[in-house]
Amino acid sequence: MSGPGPASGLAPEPVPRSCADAGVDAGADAGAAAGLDLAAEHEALMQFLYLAPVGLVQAGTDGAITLINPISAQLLMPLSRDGCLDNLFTALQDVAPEVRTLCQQFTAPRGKICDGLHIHLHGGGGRAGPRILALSIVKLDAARLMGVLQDVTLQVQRDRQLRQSDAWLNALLASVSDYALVSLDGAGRIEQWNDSIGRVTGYTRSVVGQPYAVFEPGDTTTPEHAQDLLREADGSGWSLDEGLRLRADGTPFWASAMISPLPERDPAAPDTDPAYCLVLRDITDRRDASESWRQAVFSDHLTGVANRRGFFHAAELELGRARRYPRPVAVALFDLDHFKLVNDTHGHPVGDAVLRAFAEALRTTFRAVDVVARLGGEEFAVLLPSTGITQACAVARRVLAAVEGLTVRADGAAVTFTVSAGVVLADAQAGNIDDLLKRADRALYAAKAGGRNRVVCWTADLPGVAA
Ligand SMILES: Nc1nc2c(ncn2[C@@H]2O[C@H](COP(=O)(O)OP(=O)(O)OP(=O)(O)O)[C@@H](O)[C@H]2O)c(=O)[nH]1
Repeated sequence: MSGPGPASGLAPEPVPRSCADAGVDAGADAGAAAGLDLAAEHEALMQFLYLAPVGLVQAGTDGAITLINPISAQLLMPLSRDGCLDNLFTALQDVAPEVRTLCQQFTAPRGKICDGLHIHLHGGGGRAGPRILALSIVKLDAARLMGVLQDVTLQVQRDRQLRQSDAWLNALLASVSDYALVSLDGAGRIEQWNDSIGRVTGYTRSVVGQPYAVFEPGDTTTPEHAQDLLREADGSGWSLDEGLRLRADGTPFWASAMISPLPERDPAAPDTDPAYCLVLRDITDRRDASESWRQAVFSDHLTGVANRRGFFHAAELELGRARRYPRPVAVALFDLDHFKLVNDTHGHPVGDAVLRAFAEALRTTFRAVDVVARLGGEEFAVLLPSTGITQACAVARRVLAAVEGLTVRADGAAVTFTVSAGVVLADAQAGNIDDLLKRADRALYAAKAGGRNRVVCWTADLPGVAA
């Protein structure tokens, strides 16, 4: 910190008289000690002013500079006409003449005269130098002003860019009609509400804080699957999921959901800071157009459940995920008992009606997230994501119980039937769908051999099991 004058001749300000005189009435020793304390304090203050990361300038009420630190000198010097920096008002007269007036009109004994007044330097600072300064002035007492100066060129530019981005985003949110743009926190919870969410999903602000799976019908997903899509987005930059979604009023729509990770995350708030952007798009129209193709490729023409191709496709996807993010995946294989007898007794059309009734029993017993498929003939398979063996066997038993209470009426016949099932859990030795189906087939064989109408879980010691 230096006193006024040409930049080369800046001198430290002497200790203020009031401070130097402070010990006059006390004893000589006490006076000397107080003087030393004050000198040390003054020195510390000078150090602070010298090192302060902002420009500090002290001036009289007429603008005469009494103290100035190096940053202030650096910021104000380019404004000086004659290379002297002895008066704040004179230095600023070309770029901010109002500063003199503001100070002169401030009649209170002390207080804030201006706060962050932006001073535009009309290119006076050169290409690399500051172009916008922020000036705050405080009146310390009847004789002194203290000014704080900062180069805010970059900050102002960034603020403007932020405002432009905000305006752009708001325009987008206000105009898109079939997209919902949703920001998610690190745990996948909806982080903010906006108009596009309201328009596409009908949800109000009450949706904030809920998992993004709130848009999905309850049994069409699992918490693990929802987390998978976040992890996939982290790993590859985005993840895409197509499926049924529900509006707040319960009406369904077909949606594509793209999740992208946001580049800047606050490591101190990994769960609550915005971490992902979810673009939820209503593609019901497009889905309707592609539905017949999808049906032809992936659905069984007789029962409407997935066909063998659809099952293998879904299974490879799910097993691939389970390898990357370990969690249980089970497969249940069902085969109607003595089905040949049904055909032989009642005819093929009645057999078809039994197959359709069984497919319906599977569909209503399993969750929507499970993949029910007819692999061929009277053999059906179900893939159960995020499901352990005990749970899978329990659901398979529920299917058998449902079938036992079922009578299929067709062509004047009333048919009852039973089913056998083999259930298996994916593990390191059977991590692909072919191996899993082989094991499930062994278990199913054991169920048939054991008397039919039963569920057998695969174990390594099943008869005829070659590991
Ligand atoms: N109605 C009808 N029958 C079919 C269809 N596909 C296969 N089948 C019949 O399913 C029967 C399968 O008989 P099998 O393999 O002997 O088995 P099963 O009689 O159920 O005896 P187990 O499995 O040992 O209990 C055959 O009669 C096939 O013709 C189909 O799409 N419709």
